[in-house]
Amino acid sequence: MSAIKYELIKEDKRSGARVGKIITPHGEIPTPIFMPVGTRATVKAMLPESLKEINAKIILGNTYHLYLRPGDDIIKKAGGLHKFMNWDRPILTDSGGFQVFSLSKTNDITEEGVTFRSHIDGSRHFISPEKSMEIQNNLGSDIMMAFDECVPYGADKKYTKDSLEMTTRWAKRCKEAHKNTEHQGLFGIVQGGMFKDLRKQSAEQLIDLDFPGYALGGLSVGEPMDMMFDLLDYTTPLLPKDKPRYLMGVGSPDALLEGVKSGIDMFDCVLQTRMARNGTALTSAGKVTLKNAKYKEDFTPLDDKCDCYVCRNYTKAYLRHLVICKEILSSMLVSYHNLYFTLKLMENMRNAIMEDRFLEFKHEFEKEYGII
Ligand SMILES: O=c1[nH]cnc2c(CCNCC3CCCCC3)c3[nH]c(NCc4cccs4)nc3cc12
Ligand SMILES: [Zn+2]
Repeated sequence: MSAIKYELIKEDKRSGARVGKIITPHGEIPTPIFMPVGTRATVKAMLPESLKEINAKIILGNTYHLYLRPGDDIIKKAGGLHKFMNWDRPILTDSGGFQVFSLSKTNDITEEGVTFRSHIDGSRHFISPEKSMEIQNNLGSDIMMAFDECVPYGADKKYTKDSLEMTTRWAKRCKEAHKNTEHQGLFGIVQGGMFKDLRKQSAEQLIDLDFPGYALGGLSVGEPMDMMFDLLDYTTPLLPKDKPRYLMGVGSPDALLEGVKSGIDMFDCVLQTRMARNGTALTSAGKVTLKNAKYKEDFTPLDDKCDCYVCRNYTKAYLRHLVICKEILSSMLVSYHNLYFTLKLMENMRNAIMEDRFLEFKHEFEKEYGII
């Protein structure tokens, strides 16, 4: 019995959009869903209670960071990541691979695994598919990601093909090393770079390994947006309809709308919280850069169409003041709103799909947001 089950509830007749739910040991997740990113066992500047207030259903944990600090062994002794961080809803952990490539200085990739130096103290470490499974098993996440190589944008076809074939071999090793299958589900990650035939090959090889869910990797890595959307439109329908699809590292409101239209169920992105700490808010009328002097005496809410705690109690002038003074509260309030805004967008998309008006909703949102 797999720990993760997906139920397809409704398919849009005019696009790939769909509503479903993912059933996990720590609760159910309505899809399409956005997953706030919790890097070091915290969604930055957010209390778990605030995350529940804004209806966050699942958050991400970061295997690379938690392995280095405090150590997955300590988190295991604490009773797992849920207990350690006081979060009793579902958690998805990444494999650690992506961070090794994007954060650590030197990394040497071999069939066996990746040798790298910690970005914290320069100490040498080695992560393999088996080691990634051991760490994620210690963290106790509901959904684990296979150890993959995210092919850099611009890699040539031969490198991309060799890499996807190694990612498939690594996925097989992950599946074989994965214990605790009753309580933790393991998702495979489709690679193949910017090449449709390689995307097909990667998808087919991973489907043969029969995972309870599939991620699309190697996207949102610097390629033009329309190239990502084209690859999305091509690759997503290749994946099984009865399993969740997770588009990694995406994204901004416009990308979320396109991803849902292609049939993606799960998203994660650091933008919402990273922009917040930099004083930029997402609103229905587009981005608001609070440092702008025009908000100095603007006593209106961040977003007059948002009913969140922040928009009901604070003005742009006040939030700008906090951002200018680098007050801690600015990160808390703008993160709260940005996550609420994004989770509310997903809920509005789910309702629109249920009422057969998804494309109309998408068009309206894009017009108001200033995308079209
Ligand atoms: O092929 C991939 N394999 C594995 N992970 C990928 C990720 C990381 C997704 N967020 C993980 C989170 C885990 C918990 C902590 C935070 C990250 C990607 N992120 C992006 N784009 C956004 C990007 C972000 C930074 C550079 S590109 N493309 C990605 C492609 C892959
Ligand atoms: Zn708000």
